[in-house]
Amino acid sequence: MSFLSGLFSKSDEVDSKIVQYLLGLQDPIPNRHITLRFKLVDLFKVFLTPKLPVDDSQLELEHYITALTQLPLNTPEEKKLLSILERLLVTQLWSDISKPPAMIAGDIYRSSDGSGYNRLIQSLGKANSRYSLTSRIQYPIKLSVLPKSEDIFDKIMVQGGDFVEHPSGISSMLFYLAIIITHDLFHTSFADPNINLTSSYLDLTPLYGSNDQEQKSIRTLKGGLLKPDTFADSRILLQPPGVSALVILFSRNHNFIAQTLLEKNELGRFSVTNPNDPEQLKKQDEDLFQTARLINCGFYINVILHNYLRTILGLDRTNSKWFVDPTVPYNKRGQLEPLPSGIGNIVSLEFNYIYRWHAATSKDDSKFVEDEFKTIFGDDWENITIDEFKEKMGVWGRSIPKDPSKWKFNHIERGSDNRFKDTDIAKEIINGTKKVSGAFGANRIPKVFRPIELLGIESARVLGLSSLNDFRRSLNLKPYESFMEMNPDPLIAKKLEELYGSIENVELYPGLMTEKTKPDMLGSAIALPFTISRAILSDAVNLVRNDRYYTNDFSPRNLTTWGWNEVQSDPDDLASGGILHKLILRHLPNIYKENSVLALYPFTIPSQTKKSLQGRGGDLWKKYNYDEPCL
Ligand code: HEM
Ligand SMILES: [Ca+2]
Repeated sequence: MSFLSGLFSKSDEVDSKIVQYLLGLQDPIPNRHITLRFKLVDLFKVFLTPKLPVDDSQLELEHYITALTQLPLNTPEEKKLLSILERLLVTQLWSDISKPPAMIAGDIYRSSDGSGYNRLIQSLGKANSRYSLTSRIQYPIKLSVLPKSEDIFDKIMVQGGDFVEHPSGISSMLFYLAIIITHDLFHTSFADPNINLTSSYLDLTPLYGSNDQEQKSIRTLKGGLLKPDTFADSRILLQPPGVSALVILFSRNHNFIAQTLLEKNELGRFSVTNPNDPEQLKKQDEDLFQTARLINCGFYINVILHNYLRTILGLDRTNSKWFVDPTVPYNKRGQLEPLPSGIGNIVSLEFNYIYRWHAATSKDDSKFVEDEFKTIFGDDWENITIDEFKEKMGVWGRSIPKDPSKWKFNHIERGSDNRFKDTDIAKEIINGTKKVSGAFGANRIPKVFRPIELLGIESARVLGLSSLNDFRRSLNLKPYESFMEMNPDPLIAKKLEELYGSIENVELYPGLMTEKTKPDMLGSAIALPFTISRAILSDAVNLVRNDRYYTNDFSPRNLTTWGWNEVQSDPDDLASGGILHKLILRHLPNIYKENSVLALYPFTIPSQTKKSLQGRGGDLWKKYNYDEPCL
């Protein structure tokens, strides 16, 4: 009943002529009904600037209904007015309740493959279905004049000269999380590049798998637990070791959650009456596993909102407690349409390219990848063809153990309990926090990525992706009119012009990687290329808001009260609301000091964190320990 709020306030002087105009009536109410006229005037004002929430103790609904019964009905205009007021009342009452219902009792668990995340279209965004497309083609690329992919990479994409450090001291750890996010959202099928083998949701599929079989391979099927230090997506093993270490923190966190859920057993939710009944134990395992997954995903999404996005925007340099919260319910409010939530998602091919951030790879990690590629692809890895690349990736995939609890990375051994040593995992996380990432922009991608980038450029052509400018149009961004506008570095602009001839012919992916980058400033501390920077914010808001498990179904009822409280962010704590330190300190005990910046702000290198905290004024920065933990 939002529009009723303030309906009878006496204080506002409103021009009744506006109302008459709106109604299309000359004189809606004769002068003798002056009181009622002012009520109507208030009504329309409230439609434009309603006050929420409605204070129903003021009995406004009842007064409104009374007003309707008292309305004179002598003229056709008065009758029309009644029908409008009645319509407003019914419309508001009808739209107070969401349709279709946003929540269904008992339907609270995530499926293994992302099906059922949208209840009406069960398959929306599930694993093993088609990508969507974001960008409408308005100015088709002239294919016949496109440069060779090798020329594009070698002239404007490959790192030239020295490694350039990221201007705002973003650590490699931020990109380890980004790699988990991108593996959560994208897994293009080698057989058909239109198909995405993972779910289009931030549901921790790198840990939990993308189908029943993968999920089963990581579960003990007892007490909701995962096999020790195990995750499902073998592609993570190809990444720098800090990525596996970070996924393992989430794996450990799952088991901690499942054990605590059983200990607390809120409302007897996980009880069994007969511990010898296999059916009851199976149900208990399933309930514990699924509830633990919901809570673990709650940690993950809050790491994304409170560590990742805050660092990307540079908010940790300020004392502001503000963060972007895409989960807020926005109901219809006057002229403001409701903003739906929990409606499901399908990631697009364009966003797959938006997220290829190979330029950010640190110097050490490039070296790691180089050694790895030599092992997988042979000494001539730099000149490998696309077909050889796919074939050797296939061979590598078949060479790793079927049981993911036997996987190893960076030659780190498992102990007799099959867990990795805390110090081995901590070492990778600490290294990731110390290593500064690479700066974005033209000529910044390490050469080791050459085969992957060529594959990317050529796949995009086969898939018929739009130009950079058409993608910008689709995001309501002004298309570039010249190469100098796209990248004001005259050398890069010249090379782009030599390659593409016309600005409208610049392909999406090479364009995204070579356009100008945003300055390091509040709002863009990650200093991404312009179009990517804008696109990922829209993407983040969509991914979180469209997932019903992070919006309509994110509640203490589904996560348990303990689980719900556990994932909350506290903006007044030492991490300024960050969450990731909870995982680091809990699952790597006795290694970090409680006030270590390496735990509290792992997404910037320690020297940058110190600068940011000093910049916030006062003695705040003195509360922290800046030393590298001893192992
Ligand atoms: C640092 C080490 C990295 C390595 C070794 C690596 C390796 C690879 C490989 C081999 C592919 C090709 C897979 C294919 O086409 O099927 C790929 C694609 C991709 N990479 Fe990376 N990458 C790294 C870093 C990153 C980073 C930091 C990001 C972004 C945060 C990223 C995002 C992507 C995306 C979105 C794809 C496309 C995935 C798909 O379509 O399945 N990568 N990467
Ligand atoms: Ca997913």
